[in-house]
Amino acid sequence: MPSSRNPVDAGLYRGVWRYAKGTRVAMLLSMGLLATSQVVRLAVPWLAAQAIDALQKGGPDNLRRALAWVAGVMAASIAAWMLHGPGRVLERRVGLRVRESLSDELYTRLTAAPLSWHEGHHSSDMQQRVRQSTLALYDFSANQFLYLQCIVGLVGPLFALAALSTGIGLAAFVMFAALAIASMRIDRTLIRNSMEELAAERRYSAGMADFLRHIGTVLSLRLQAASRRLLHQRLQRVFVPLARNIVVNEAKWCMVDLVSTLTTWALVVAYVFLQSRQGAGTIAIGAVFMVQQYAGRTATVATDMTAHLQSLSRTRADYASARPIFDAPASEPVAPLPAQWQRIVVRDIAFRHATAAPESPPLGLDELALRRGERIALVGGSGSGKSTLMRVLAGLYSAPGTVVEVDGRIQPGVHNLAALATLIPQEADVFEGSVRENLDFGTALPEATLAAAMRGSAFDDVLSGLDGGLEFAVAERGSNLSGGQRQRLCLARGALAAASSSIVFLDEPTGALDPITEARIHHALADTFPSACIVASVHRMSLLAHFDRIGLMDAGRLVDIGPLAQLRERQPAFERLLAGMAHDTAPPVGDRAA
Ligand SMILES: Nc1ncnc2c1ncn2[C@@H]1O[C@H](COP(=O)(O)OP(=O)(O)OP(=O)(O)O)[C@@H](O)[C@H]1O
Repeated sequence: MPSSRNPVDAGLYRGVWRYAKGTRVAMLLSMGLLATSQVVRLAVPWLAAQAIDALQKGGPDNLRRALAWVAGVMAASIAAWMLHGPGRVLERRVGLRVRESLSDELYTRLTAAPLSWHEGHHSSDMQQRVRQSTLALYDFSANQFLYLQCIVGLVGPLFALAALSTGIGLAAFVMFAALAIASMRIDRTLIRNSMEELAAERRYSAGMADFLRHIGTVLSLRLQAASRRLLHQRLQRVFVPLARNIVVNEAKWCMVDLVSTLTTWALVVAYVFLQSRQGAGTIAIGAVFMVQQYAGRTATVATDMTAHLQSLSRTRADYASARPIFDAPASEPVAPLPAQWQRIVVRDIAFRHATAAPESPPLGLDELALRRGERIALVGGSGSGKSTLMRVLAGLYSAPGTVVEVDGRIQPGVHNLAALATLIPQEADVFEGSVRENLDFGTALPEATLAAAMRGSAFDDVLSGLDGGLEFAVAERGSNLSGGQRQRLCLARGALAAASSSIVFLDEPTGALDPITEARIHHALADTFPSACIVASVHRMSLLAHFDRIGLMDAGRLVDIGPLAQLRERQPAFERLLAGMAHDTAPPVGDRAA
């Protein structure tokens, strides 16, 4: 799904527009209300100046007039709030919508990216990027009033000053423009440091998330002090750019404050000086008040603007942290294969992990034939390539040179068996939530379907001992279940996911179970998928009796494949492997032994 242009490059406003889809009218309406509110607010110094002038003139008539102008000040303030309040409510709603749709798009892209991409991108780093970018666009979208306030608040007083005196208006424009340009230049340094800080921060948080996620390992290996040391070093790297920014920032604000105060009073003095030079006689206090108010407001807005520009740069950097997610490649679309197949031959697999050491051998497969209803076990030493082969076949890793032949016909453009296959992984990843949620993800599957899947994975035994049954609350990472119970829950979920598959890859999903339960599960799975082809990575010799053929893997290649007895005769390496596994004495179940 990669787009030719990364959405973060299109800028914040385009981003807001894109993700505000469905609330764009509300967005425009809120901007209109907020801008009008600011324009109304601009009239306040002028109305106040009229009141002061009337008071300065004295007399009961002027007092009444002054009171009327004060009422006008109140009316303008109330009207401004009546526009501002609803504008802000709408604006924040739009912000929520923007955050929701950006989060959704980023999650969709993350889950569409291939497994090999995820292996090169730390999950916690990606989480942080999603958080930073979605919060940034939310903040930007929900706080548009700040920018509108700045624009109206800067342009309006400048016009008002120019109406009083063209020279004063021009001078104010030049001085405040110079101030804004100077602070923007300083912002560039600040933003460079911020980017560095953000990257260091993500690394620190990823480390913290890793240690907490694997707290059992930290505690049992007594890694508390060592992990703290590592986190401390990472946090120190956050402080280096941060410390630089603190100094630059303070210097900037000192400059902005002094120059703004100086400019405001220079304009007031210049106005009074010009008026007296032009022989204006008594200078109205109201007019001086107005110059001070408008000049002061311009100074405040110019100062605010530098603050907003600074936070805007940070917002841009945060939003841009989603760049790698938008750049992530999408997995290949699943190419269809005939559902009623009887024999599939896969050949010419050549695959190398993106992060593999150059000297490590690539995974290769000359030919593997699968038959409907057949049980194949893959055996081989640790790291011989069993998981990798199954992942390539299931389409989780891309090997574009692979040829797939179904019932004698080569399938053009098809390089894996994803359309027919489900891989039940090695990792027993359970999610925080009820057992039911872990199985059906809120899709309300019929009880009978759940029961069949639990029977097929021997999880039914576990469930009967859990308080609340299907509603039992599974803790984070399944810490309130044993390793074997977690595996059975994952197997039940896998069985549900594979319900419509005619090829099931089992990547050693029973490794944490005792030999008798493991054998029982393999038997039950065979019953659950009677007409599917099951390919399983197996480490326990007793289990081989359940399989029709055994594939021997070594150094990333399928060395040989055949019935157990034949393989024992042909392959001394297989004999040695069996001898190594000989201490495993579970009795075989079933009668599929070759
Ligand atoms: N994500 C990865 N990136 C780089 N190399 C990998 C990756 N996954 C596996 N490898 C390497 O590929 C080779 C095959 O690994 P694989 O996990 O397929 O072996 P296996 O036979 O399933 O091992 P085990 O029985 O221990 O699970 C090994 O050398 C391994 O180090």
